[in-house]
Amino acid sequence: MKTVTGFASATIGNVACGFDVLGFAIREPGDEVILTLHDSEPSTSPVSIKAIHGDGGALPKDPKKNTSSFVVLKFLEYLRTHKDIDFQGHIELELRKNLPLSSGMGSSAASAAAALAAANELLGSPCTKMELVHFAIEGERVACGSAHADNAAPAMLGNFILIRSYNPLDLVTIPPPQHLYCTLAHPHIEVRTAYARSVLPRTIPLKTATEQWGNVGALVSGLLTSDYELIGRSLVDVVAEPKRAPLIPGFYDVKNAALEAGALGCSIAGSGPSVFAFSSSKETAEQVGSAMKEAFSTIEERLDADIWVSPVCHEGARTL
Ligand SMILES: Nc1ncnc2c1ncn2[C@@H]1O[C@H](COP(=O)(O)OP(=O)(O)O)[C@@H](O)[C@H]1O
Ligand SMILES: N[C@@H](CCOP(=O)(O)O)C(=O)O
Repeated sequence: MKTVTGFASATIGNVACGFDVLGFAIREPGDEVILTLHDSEPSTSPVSIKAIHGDGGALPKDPKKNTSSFVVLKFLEYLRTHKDIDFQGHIELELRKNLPLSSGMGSSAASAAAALAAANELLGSPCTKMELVHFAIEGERVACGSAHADNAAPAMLGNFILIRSYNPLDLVTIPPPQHLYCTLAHPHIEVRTAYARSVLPRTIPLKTATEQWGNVGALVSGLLTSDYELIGRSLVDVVAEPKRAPLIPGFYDVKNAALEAGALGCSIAGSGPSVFAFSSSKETAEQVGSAMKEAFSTIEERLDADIWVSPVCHEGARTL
């Protein structure tokens, strides 16, 4: 019997203008997945879920429906078809769900990436992280019906990840500027990613697209050259933010509070309801966090919000 624990942290998809093509990882919080390898072959599935902690009973225990176990099944299938490794044992999975569900913090992707880091080590590291990313992305289809990569890829690889192409998958790693800090505010409500995607337009006017890709290009340039002012000017989303802002009570109050407290820029984290801001120092990022929390608490709905301040995580999913 062998046991390995995997960890993967929260990620923020889109980064304002990069809908489905840009995301980054923060250092914490994150999900933990404990895998135990048994020699005996199971009667039904090679992977079973023994326990899930911290989800209030909300997550599926069917191995094909939970992202953490689903991606391990995909990984085992890949080992058989591409590496000539025919796994005969049984993997028991325990999930410590530390990330809030449907939060805009890449919760489903964190479970998947943590499980893959553990499974790979458990079986002697037959795959590279770049191979594992493919399975983590497939896990997102199980979670919300869309295999978007802007959470799964940074959860697995760390840093900022730009998805240049989905087919074939072409990922570009962008290391963060040294003094860049993220403030993440999670108000205590849920917004399902599948729903937040359904409110988006199927087509956008050329003028809107032009504005959006100008900002994506400039944001990437700002990150690569540590041009904090340019990063701030480029955190503009004219595609998803206007449609999703109504799903987050007080979004514009929170955004204005963050900017007034000195943030470089502020937008919706992933599909919301969390809101993120960038700052060029830890001190400012902490002040921004207090301002965002205060703003959520003074709107009509009086929402409580958790705040995290973190640099971008370089490491991605790992074993503990
Ligand atoms: N391990 C998991 N963690 C989070 N959600 C999961 C997991 N496995 C399956 N799901 C399903 O994914 C959906 C939540 O996904 P989504 O709305 O994208 O939330 P998030 O933004 O937190 O990833 C829920 O229907 C949930 O049941
Ligand atoms: N690009 C996706 C990101 C969803 O992130 P999540 O953390 O809310 O799952 C989208 O905008 O739909």
